[in-house]
Amino acid sequence: MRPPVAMTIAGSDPSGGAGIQADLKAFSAVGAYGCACLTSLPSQNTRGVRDVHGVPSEVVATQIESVIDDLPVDATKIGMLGTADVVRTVAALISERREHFGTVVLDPVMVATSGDPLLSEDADAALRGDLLPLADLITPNLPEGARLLGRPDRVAQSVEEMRTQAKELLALGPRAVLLKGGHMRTGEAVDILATVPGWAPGATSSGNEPEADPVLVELSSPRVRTRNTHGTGCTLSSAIAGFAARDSRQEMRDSDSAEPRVIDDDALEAAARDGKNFLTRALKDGAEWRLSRYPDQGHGPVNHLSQVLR
Ligand SMILES: Nc1ncnc2c1ncn2[C@@H]1O[C@H](COP(=O)(O)OP(=O)(O)O)[C@@H](O)[C@H]1O
Ligand SMILES: Cc1ncc(COP(=O)(O)O)c(N)n1
Repeated sequence: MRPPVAMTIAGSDPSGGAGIQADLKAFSAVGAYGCACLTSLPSQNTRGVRDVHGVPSEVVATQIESVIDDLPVDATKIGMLGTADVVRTVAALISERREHFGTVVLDPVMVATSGDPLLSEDADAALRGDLLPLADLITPNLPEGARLLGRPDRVAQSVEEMRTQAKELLALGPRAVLLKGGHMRTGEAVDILATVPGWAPGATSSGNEPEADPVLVELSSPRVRTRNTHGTGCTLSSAIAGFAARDSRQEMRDSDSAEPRVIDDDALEAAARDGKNFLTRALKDGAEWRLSRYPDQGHGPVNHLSQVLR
């Protein structure tokens, strides 16, 4: 008997709204046991980032090894990595020991809601070339999607452009893409989920067949009117990883298998939908919070723990 296990590899937010603090709250809220490997120590709060102190890549590696040498990880969420060195180190570890990471959800964190940079620009190539093809799901926001496509000035302005860019991002090699539309001014918050039909566990992870026609699904929710959007991306990707871990664990119980497995396409889509619903509730339930002494200056967090599933 064991709980579903979800691991985050991400940076810290000492004010508790984003980063590993948000990830652990979201894992707990959706019913997964959470563990966390730290990549970076930004000094930040709801108003911005004061300073960033990186963790050496060898220390990131030994943290991850400590976890996966011991715990059966059903799903991994990757967030802020900070430097090219850390990106390459994490990618190398996942390549060597893919089966120890379960379903991999990669949130390619580049810039904070406050506008502060969280990834050095020379890390883009490693993120795109080394890490993206290893992920089951990537969850870029619109500026991150444009930067990953090598066109930072071509941020999608409409749902139609989002659909095109989601397909282009899928062609970079991840198994699925959730392109998030939180930055658009539409009445609904629309995200595009792009998947390759017919994907099966054990299939090559070195890029998708160019001739396979992607399937696009719109995940839409009413836009919540609030300034409290700090950590939405972290919370969403962790909730998805948490739901993926639950699903993998459920399948194991059904089959009596001891080891985690990567979830199938239907379960991945269900985890994305459940994660989006979870985030929308967390946004609604924290919309009126005035947590900071200066609530009108920055962006407060969502209410990660408003729904605790049992
Ligand atoms: N005001 C809002 N109301 C409802 N959903 C939102 C709102 N802002 C963002 N979202 C949703 O939050 C998630 C994170 O989106 P986004 O803000 O684009 O990413 P990031 O936090 O990485 O910048 C997406 O599912 C997006 O649709
Ligand atoms: C350590 C860390 N990771 C990620 C974010 C991005 O937060 P957001 O979800 O608001 O874009 C952040 N501010 N800090």
